[in-house]
Amino acid sequence: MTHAAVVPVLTIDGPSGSGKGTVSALVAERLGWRLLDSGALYRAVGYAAGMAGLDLSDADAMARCAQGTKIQFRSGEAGGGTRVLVNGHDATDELRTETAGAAASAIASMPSVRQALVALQLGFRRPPGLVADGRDMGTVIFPDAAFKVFLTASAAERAKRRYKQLKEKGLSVTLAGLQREIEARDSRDASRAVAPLRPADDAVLVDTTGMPIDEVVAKVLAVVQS
Ligand SMILES: Nc1ncnc2c1ncn2[C@@H]1O[C@H](COP(=O)(O)OP(=O)(O)OP(=O)(O)O)[C@@H](O)[C@H]1O
Ligand SMILES: Nc1ccn([C@H]2C[C@H](O)[C@@H](COP(=O)(O)O)O2)c(=O)n1
Repeated sequence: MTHAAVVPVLTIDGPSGSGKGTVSALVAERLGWRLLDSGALYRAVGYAAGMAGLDLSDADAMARCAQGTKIQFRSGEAGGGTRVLVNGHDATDELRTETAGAAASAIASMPSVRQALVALQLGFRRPPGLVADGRDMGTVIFPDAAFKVFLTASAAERAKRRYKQLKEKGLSVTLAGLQREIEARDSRDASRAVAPLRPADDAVLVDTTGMPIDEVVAKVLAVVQS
């Protein structure tokens, strides 16, 4: 058994807006474990490709971009939160837009892009433990994880959450438009041939519709502590 294999992993997968990022960060903090935001990797590659003027539908170019993009997570910054540096540039805010999410979803359907990011993701598995947030954490990247959770919520609820989040940032969005984008991304992520969005057979399903964040966090911690 390798050293990495004995480091415990909690995978938290689910569709966009189900609360994976929020819950993963809180649970990682409570456990004192490391955090992998795998969606940020796909977003970063899409962003780097856009900055380089590459064609996002060119799978070879996207794979080369995934291999060549330097992605760094920097935590402990003033104001809290983790900053994401893409090729040395702080792209945190640009990465969180719906456009970046859609670009990430599109290139994430390319097997060569996914393959290029595997080693990077496995490298996050270091003591004392890892909370891994994404779409395929429990099914493909860490199939041997000791703890697996799949978060869901209705598309209407997820659109409301995103609407509130973006309105608070002063962005001009509509609830109906956001729900359409969320449903389109769900459908693309769940229907792709490689590593589709789906719960691992051994994942605990948590429907967070109408459930406050602290309750979701308590349920996820209970999975680890049980
Ligand atoms: N249980 C909840 N109740 C209410 N709001 C929530 C809940 N969980 C998350 N939120 C809010 O919903 C928004 C989206 O959450 P978050 O970014 O964690 O989702 P996500 O699954 O990581 O989405 P994505 O895959 O698009 O990154 C945030 O504003 C967050 O505060
Ligand atoms: N493990 C992952 C993580 C993310 N993706 C793709 C699909 C998502 O729509 C997109 C953005 O992810 P988010 O930041 O919203 O979690 O990236 C994936 O295919 N596999």
